Amino acid sequence: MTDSLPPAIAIRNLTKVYKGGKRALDGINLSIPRGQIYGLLGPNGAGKSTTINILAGMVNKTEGSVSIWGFDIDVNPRNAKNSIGIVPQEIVFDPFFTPFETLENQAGFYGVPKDKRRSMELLRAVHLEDKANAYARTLSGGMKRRLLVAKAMVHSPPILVLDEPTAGVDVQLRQQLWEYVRELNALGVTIVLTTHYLEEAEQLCDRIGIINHGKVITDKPTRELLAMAQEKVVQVTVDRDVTLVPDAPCFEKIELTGERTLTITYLKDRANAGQVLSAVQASGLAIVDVVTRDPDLEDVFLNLTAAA
Ligand SMILES: Nc1ncnc2c1ncn2[C@@H]1O[C@H](COP(=O)(O)OP(=O)(O)OP(=O)(O)O)[C@@H](O)[C@H]1O
Repeated sequence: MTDSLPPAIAIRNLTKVYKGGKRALDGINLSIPRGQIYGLLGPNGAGKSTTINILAGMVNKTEGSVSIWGFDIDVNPRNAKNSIGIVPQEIVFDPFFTPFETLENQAGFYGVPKDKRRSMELLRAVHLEDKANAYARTLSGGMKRRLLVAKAMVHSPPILVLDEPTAGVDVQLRQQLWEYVRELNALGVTIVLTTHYLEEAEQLCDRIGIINHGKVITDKPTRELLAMAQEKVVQVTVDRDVTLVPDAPCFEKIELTGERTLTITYLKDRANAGQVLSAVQASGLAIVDVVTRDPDLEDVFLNLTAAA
């Protein structure tokens, strides 16, 4: 259906060299599909904020091209800007405006006519309607962050970008924020987010790009990325204290993690849980309990970023 349309965001050969010579982005290529929740991940200093700040028009690129909703940021900067809402990492507000005024001012800045503004609706969506007329400086950190999300949506952009939106926000508010992000996505808004919470990215994102040292090291649907994880772990409780840790060719690693508990790692393309358990039994131990753990995004992330 959307195949003939350009991607929500197309980044080609994007390079950023800061003054002083730091090469923060080194020729990245990314195509972020319309309608998805896309996670941009990477260790500290990888270049995530630089990428987002270029999308936001806050940092100038050195080389390469960027299109937002089909608009090249050099050729059509105004349309590109109108197609995207950005929630920055830093919380910056004029503390003397109320949340309602903050949204009205932002709508004015984007030229949204008075009868098309939806400041109260947005405040309701981020659970801040009772703070509509409080001073922004009296809001808690989590409330300010939610106000930033509402502020990014005043011009109803088809793409919402959130840079570390849940840093410093407690679990309950994080869940509320993600709920709102999911609602927006269900209404057709393409979401791009960076986060350090890999578990959240795993649950929330349809697709994940990982950057490291200014280069894209992977860009895949989340389920494909998870399938890349080779290591599986099985924890076996046996019927007596282990004096000699068994060994077998199908074990990648075996550790004694309790007097009667063995934690065994195996590679899923070389062995299966049945072989691992048989090898334990063959060593003369009887198994009384088994717990398996599936690899998660954290395993994949650590493997990929450690290699670079
Ligand atoms: N204004 C700047 N001037 C010089 N170097 C910069 C500037 N901003 C960022 N850098 C450097 O560019 C690199 C990429 O930084 P960036 O903030 O994009 O990383 P990040 O992936 O967002 O990291 P984090 O997860 O810590 O926010 C880092 O080495 C950083 O020190």
